Amino acid sequence: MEKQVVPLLEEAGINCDQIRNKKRRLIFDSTTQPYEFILAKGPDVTTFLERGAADIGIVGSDILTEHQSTQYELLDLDIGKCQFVLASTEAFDPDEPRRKIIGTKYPNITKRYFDKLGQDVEIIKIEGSVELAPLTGLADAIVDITETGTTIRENNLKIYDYLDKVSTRLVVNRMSLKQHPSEIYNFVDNLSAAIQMNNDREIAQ
Ligand SMILES: Nc1ncnc2c1ncn2[C@@H]1O[C@H](COP(=O)(O)OP(=O)(O)OP(=O)(O)O)[C@@H](O)[C@H]1O
Ligand SMILES: O=P(O)(O)OC[C@H]1O[C@H](OP(=O)(O)OP(=O)(O)O)[C@H](O)[C@@H]1O
Repeated sequence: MEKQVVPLLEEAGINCDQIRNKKRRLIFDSTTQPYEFILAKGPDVTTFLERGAADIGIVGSDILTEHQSTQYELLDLDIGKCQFVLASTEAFDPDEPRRKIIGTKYPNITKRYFDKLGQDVEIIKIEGSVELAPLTGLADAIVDITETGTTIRENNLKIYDYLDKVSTRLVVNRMSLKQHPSEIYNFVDNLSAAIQMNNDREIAQ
């Protein structure tokens, strides 16, 4: 996500030289503008915002949905586009009437999905490489995000259902917006114009 967001920030007129040369550093000043940037893990972005340690967050909608975030969403960056799927091996039978075991990084989204289907499932939280779960017998199936489908294909898995679509969003701490409206809206407007230019370029190609 960082690789896709940095060019957009630059297009919006924000100097990202420090981020591009960051090495192991995690926090940066923008030398010419009144911004400070924090590089955090996705699930922590909502925590930084909720606790007021950051004013603005850029994060996947997968994470906002999973954490049932109440942050104020101001922009869809139209990048980081992927989709939740239910996937497993060829042998999986979604209609088999027994309690299934589902592996996922997203236990809440998974529970809500199976609740809607009226199915009680056991959910195992996995931190990454979720595709391993049905291949090793850890789970019957997985709920995970896919973009190109390559990981699913190369691990001989099959998609059984499509859930919500995902993209990168900009969210704002409501208190920060009240305190610094012009700074935040100025940042959002510049980024919004950069996203529009990015989209126009993609259409023209
Ligand atoms: N294959 C993908 N295609 C498109 N977007 C993705 C894909 N994988 C993840 N994302 C989006 O990018 C966000 C961050 O994922 P990213 O891969 O940058 O971090 P990570 O692998 O979860 O953690 P780490 O920072 O340890 O690499 C996800 O929350 C999701 O919104
Ligand atoms: O459809 P594809 O384009 O192949 O992308 C899908 C992969 O990308 C994500 O993993 P990520 O790279 O975030 O690594 P992770 O397994 O550590 O979560 C996701 O969990 C899939 O494994």
